[in-house]
Amino acid sequence: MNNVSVIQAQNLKKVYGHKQEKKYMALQDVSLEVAAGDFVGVMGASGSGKTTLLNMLATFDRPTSGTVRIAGKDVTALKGNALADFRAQQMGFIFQDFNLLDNLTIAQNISLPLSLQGKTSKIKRSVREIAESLGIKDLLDKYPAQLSGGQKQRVACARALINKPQILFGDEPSGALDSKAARSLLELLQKINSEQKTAILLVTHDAFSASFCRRIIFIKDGQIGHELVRQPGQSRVEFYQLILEQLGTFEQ
Ligand SMILES: Nc1ncnc2c1ncn2[C@@H]1O[C@H](COP(=O)(O)OP(=O)(O)OP(=O)(O)O)[C@@H](O)[C@H]1O
Repeated sequence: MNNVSVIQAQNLKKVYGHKQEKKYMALQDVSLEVAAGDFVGVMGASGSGKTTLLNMLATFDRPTSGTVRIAGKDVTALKGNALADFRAQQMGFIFQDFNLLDNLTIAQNISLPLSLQGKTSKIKRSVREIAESLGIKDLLDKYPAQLSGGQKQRVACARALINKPQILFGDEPSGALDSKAARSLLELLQKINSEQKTAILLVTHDAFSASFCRRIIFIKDGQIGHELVRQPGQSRVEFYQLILEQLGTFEQ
């Protein structure tokens, strides 16, 4: 990991509710930095603002005020094609429900970001490389309906990583998986993070998933509360225990 920030968010505020509607402040003055190559978890009770924060950082929604820089670029100032291009080149996304397209093959699903950008000459080689490194080479000619949940999420990871993004965002990516497939996905994310140096930001309410991260940010009522950092030499299980303790004190 180096010291360059892949995410710099400053004074983010998000107020929901249009003109006549009741206003709700889901984020109040949140600032955070994620260093290149870091692996960060965002935790908090239901309704605390985790998804709202992710949506601001991942450019799915705009903050009411404040700025978000991704790889040094102020994404709150980007719009239309410029935003779509920047997102396609610098960011990857994985979601709880995989978001694969059912009528495309696995190879076509994985290559979608390249096809949309017109990078057709790179497709075959890039798909083969990423499928090999994620252990899904034998699935390329199948369709999503023929895959298990764990396999689908690996395919979603391959699609998210095909452009070699600086940051991978995950919103409860193991939420729909059984415990074995969840562990396998989290081990894969850890491998991607350590070998490819892709920064990962994971929103989760689950301490097991969070224990694979290096650093956990806890949100409460739209504000950042405590942070936990896994110390060198600390085992994942020890870190898991600490997260559980923190959740206990935090939710009282
Ligand atoms: N589009 C919206 N309009 C109005 N209020 C919203 C909207 N989206 C979220 N909220 C409110 O903002 C608060 C934060 O929601 P958010 O989805 O970010 O929480 P969360 O921590 O991700 O919760 P969960 O773990 O249940 O998914 C909640 O009180 C929610 O009801």
